[in-house]
Amino acid sequence: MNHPDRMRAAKTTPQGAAPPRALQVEHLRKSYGRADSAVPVLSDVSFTLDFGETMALTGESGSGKTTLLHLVAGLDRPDAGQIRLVGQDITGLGERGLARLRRHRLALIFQQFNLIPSLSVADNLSFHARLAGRHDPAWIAALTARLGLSGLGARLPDQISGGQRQRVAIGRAMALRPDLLLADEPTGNLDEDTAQQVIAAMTGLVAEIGCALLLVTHSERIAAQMGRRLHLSHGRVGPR
Ligand SMILES: Nc1ncnc2c1ncn2[C@@H]1O[C@H](COP(=O)(O)OP(=O)(O)OP(=O)(O)O)[C@@H](O)[C@H]1O
Repeated sequence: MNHPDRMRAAKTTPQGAAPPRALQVEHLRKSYGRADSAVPVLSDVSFTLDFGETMALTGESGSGKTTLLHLVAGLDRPDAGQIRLVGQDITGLGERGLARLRRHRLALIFQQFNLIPSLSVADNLSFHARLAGRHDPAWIAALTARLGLSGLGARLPDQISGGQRQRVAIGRAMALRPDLLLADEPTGNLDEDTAQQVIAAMTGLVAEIGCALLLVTHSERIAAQMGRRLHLSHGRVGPR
């Protein structure tokens, strides 16, 4: 949903009914392994995220941050609980429904950038939008300029810096104007200054598009720049 669509959706919501949240997670549970030897990772996790909000997901190594992100992205399935994306419960969707959702509503950014090595910067930027049938050349051009990637379009990913690679990944994600952006340690491979530039680019675009951002980080400095924080501890949302 783009910004004007969201405004329309809010206006057409029946009087008195609250417009849907970007993300609503209720009583989520997830264990790994077989029933007799299952290791619980998430015991009872609930939270909401509104459009335009940014949230840091923190917690010790192994506390379940990536697990939670993958559940929200529909890349894995919970044992119990609900995940509503713009009001739609995704936990009951089949593979095709989940793939459609990932293509149209969600965007993911990873620590390892995950660009396609054989494609140019320009083709990487437009790749997901083309797949989704939502290629908008004017928006891609604006993103390219905003992300400081002008003049790099013909290069391959291994011909640009790590910070530039992550900015390509941000552009590729934002080309879709997602409702929810999920980022797993997006600056984990970058030095502090470059990390700051990447975070500034990401949060600027999140504010412009009006989507929600859930960002896994080990960095206190970056967590402090998000509007809210969700700290995972012993399978639950807990105090730091
Ligand atoms: N596919 C899997 N099979 C079995 N156990 C798993 C699987 N994936 C994750 N785990 C376990 O679940 C727990 C949570 O892992 P997860 O990757 O979500 O943690 P994390 O908070 O993201 O950690 P880190 O900060 O180190 O990246 C860990 O104990 C991990 O070993």
